[in-house]
Amino acid sequence: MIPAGAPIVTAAQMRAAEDAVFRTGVSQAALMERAGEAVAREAARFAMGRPILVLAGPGNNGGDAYVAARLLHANGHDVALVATGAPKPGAAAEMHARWRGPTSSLYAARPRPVLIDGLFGTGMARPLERGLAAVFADLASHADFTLAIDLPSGIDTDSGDDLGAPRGIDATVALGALKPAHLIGAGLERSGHVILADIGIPVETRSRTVARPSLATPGIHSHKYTRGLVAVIEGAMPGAARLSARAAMAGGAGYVVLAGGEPWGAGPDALVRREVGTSEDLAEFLGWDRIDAIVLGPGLGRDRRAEAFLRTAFAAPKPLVLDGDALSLLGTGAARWLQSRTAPTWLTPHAGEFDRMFAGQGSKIDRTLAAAAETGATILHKGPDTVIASPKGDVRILSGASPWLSTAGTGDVLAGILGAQVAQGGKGVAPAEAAVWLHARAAGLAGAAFIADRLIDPLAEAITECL
Ligand SMILES: NC(=O)C1=CN([C@@H]2O[C@H](COP(=O)(O)OP(=O)(O)OC[C@H]3O[C@@H](n4cnc5c(N)ncnc54)[C@H](O)[C@@H]3O)[C@@H](O)[C@H]2O)[C@@H](O)CC1
Ligand SMILES: Nc1ncnc2c1ncn2[C@@H]1O[C@H](COP(=O)(O)OP(=O)(O)O)[C@@H](O)[C@H]1O
Ligand SMILES: [K+]
Repeated sequence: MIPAGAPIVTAAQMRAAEDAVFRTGVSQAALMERAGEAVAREAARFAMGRPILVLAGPGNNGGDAYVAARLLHANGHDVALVATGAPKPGAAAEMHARWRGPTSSLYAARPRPVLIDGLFGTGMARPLERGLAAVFADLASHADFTLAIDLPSGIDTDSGDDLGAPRGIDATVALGALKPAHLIGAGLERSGHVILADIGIPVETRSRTVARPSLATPGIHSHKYTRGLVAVIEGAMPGAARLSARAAMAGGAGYVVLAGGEPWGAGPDALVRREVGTSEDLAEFLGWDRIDAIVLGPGLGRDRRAEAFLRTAFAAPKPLVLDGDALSLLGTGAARWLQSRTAPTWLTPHAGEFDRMFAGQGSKIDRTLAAAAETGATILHKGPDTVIASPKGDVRILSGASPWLSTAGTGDVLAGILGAQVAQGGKGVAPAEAAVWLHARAAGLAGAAFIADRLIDPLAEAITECL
């Protein structure tokens, strides 16, 4: 479980936020005391009287560990402490001096049922040294419960990359704010259950975890054309577009048209069908002024007709959601294609599609932000750690949705829900955030081993939770 709607900061942003607090006259030792207190509180809750081993590194993360050890000991817990070396001068050394119990060296450490990891936090600058990683992994594998301070030691704060962190960390106390390490890459799995501890550090950031959206009940004068009209374009694999269309209907649109080859094909009777054979037909249909959003790409195919459809949709001055084959057709030329757009565009690539479209260095967040800036589109970079980024630099992350979503067609459902949210007039990250939340919630409600079609019915309950 990851806190919803919570700010996410990089290591540098966290340092800046701490510095701002120091300028108000709060000392580093006072902040460390608050951090250690939060850790001790959580550790006591999980330890339930079992013996505790605290690992303290050389920096401030170690400083927090000394505070936690002192407070746990004072509250009657059986605490042993292991340090990797002398703490750096300042608050960490001060907290070490205030720890009255014995300090053992890492290589003499014996496993205990509860392990607290205070080796490294946001100051992790390079991979864990191999011997240290091995001892840490051994201690973690023998503990019944492992709690990391701030973030698991051996995870890069800003990218979530694995720098030697062990598996099996059960919980992490995130100090002050979430860091990318809790949400993306290897860090998502390695952090375990994330507990956000408020230690009184105000943070400024445009990045947050996805929150439950606030949706509106239709107004008394609403009618089908005022609640968003979505046009979903069918292609070579009609099932995919049908999934998107059904998801758009259940995702809150007032009217959904499936435009394609089969005017009387299968699907709910409430789904309106329109025969569209050529790109000229499509251009004529998309000229309909009632259309509020277009969804193109699920099952589109990649032939010349698909490309002609893509060009036609691009030319329509309507909000556009592009998924699947449309993204493959854009390929590395996405930014060039998108220059011609006059209305907003949302792209929903999975990792494979994203990597084919965009080069770029850095974390999943950095790359998604860069792609949004380059294309002018809002990007939903899907996966177990879905990162949404807008050209303005807003970021929303939803991590830890049901892994049962890893089945064909669930992305088509997401594209349809997004189409419905866009058609209702949302801009930038807002409709994307709502769509990703509803999709993940529907997956949670669908339970285990569902097929993509089964995500559609629970959308009504998910929406009800947002009213
Ligand atoms: N700055 C503050 O006032 C506060 C910081 N807090 C804690 O401080 C942490 C950050 O502290 P620091 O900036 O001291 O950083 P860390 O404690 O994460 O580690 C920094 C030290 O480890 C060394 N180091 C980095 N990677 C290494 C590696 N792989 N192998 C060996 N040595 C390595 C660095 O050179 C540095 O000496 C946070 O994560 C949090 O736990 C909290 O106490 C709250 C207040
Ligand atoms: N392991 C996972 N945990 C959580 N969500 C996942 C996982 N794997 C996939 N998803 C989600 O499922 C959807 C899959 O989309 P996509 O790969 O486009 O599938 P398709 O093209 O078959 O519809 C995305 O929303 C993605 O975020
Ligand atoms: K740590």
